[in-house]
Amino acid sequence: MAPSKKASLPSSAWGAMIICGTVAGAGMFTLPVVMAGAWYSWSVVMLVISWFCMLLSGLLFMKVSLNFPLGAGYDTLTQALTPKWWGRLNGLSITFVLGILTYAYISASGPVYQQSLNTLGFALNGAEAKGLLTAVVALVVWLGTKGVSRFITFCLVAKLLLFFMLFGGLIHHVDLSQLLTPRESSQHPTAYWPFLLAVVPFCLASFGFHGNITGLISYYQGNERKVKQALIGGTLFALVIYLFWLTCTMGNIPRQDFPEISRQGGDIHALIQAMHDRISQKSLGLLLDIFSHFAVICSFLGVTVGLFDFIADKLGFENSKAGRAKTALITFCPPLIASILFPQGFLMAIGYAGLFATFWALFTPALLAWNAHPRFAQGKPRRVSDKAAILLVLVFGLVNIVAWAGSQLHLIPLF
Ligand SMILES: N[C@@H](Cc1ccccc1)C(=O)O
Repeated sequence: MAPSKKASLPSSAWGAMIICGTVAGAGMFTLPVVMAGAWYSWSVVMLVISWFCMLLSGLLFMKVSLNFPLGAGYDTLTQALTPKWWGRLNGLSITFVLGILTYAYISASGPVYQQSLNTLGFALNGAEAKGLLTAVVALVVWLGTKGVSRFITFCLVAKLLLFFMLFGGLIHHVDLSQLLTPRESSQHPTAYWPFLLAVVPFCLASFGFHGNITGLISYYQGNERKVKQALIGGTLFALVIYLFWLTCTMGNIPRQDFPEISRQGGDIHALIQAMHDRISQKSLGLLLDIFSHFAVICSFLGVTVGLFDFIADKLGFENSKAGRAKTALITFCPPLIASILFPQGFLMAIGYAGLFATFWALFTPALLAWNAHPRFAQGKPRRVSDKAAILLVLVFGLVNIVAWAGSQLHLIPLF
């Protein structure tokens, strides 16, 4: 970026970082656990398909929103281009997904923080650790946008640096033959593909970022090329991180150990504990712990800022100190209480987030793109590629709903 040019926009690498920060969060920790049945090769295929469809829907949303004034978000677009009831459902699904993700972040990271604090000599129980963590995040969000974005950038840089340090260490331990053909114990099934469908909602949640597109467009002042580059770059970077992550975890933990991790709640703590048992190097274990802290806090902040703004906007709370405190209470208290009462719901919550995100992250962008054409294309015919993109996004959304319902009704096998 040339500082001398007054009107020059930030590099698309910054935008890519912001997107990658929201994309690669707690969802990532569910992937190895839910993918153990389908195992490595099938899961890689599914990840690439999910990445492509979620990116496509993001690009559809971006294209539509470029026809509106800067800062126009989901609410404005759905009001302008879809029936009223659709806009309401869309708002509900956004609130639900962001709320349940907040619950998932608190539930998943609470035990990790508790253990770290206990090691440092602070004797806190699970509920106290969760309360403390939530209070700190709530304080940062309450302080306002500037504080949050600085803190997110710091966490993001720390997260990426730690990930690559960790990856460099873990990759030496990866057992390649286990990745491609795991040694099966007699009680575990040897077929992989039947388990594939069950992973779709988790892949979808892991590639969710759609609440950040509006912010990105304002950041680049409506420059389509830059926003596009940032979306492609950020999601692609997250895909690479996920592939590394899957290689490190599945290459270190045997397939038959995963059902036990899942039984312990399938959360970050259980997964990291299983890795600890396999890695003798102490420094690597410490790195893994620190990395998990930063990975979650980054998405935790990104998602709760979205929920906070959404609640303030809907309930009309002022942007004063007292108004923000009220919004913060409504944003953080229900997920915190739910997480203390039902601590084991991490995996289930990410699954629900995947299901409900189908609505606003896939169906709404497809519908907006379809309805925007007659309004903004000035009589030009629809391009075949646009039609194909809309169709693909819709089909992926439907597959996700079938997959989720199938696994809830036990119609598709679970590992
Ligand atoms: N992708 C995020 C979750 C998310 C879903 C939908 C929207 C925003 C965020 C994660 O992995 O934690």
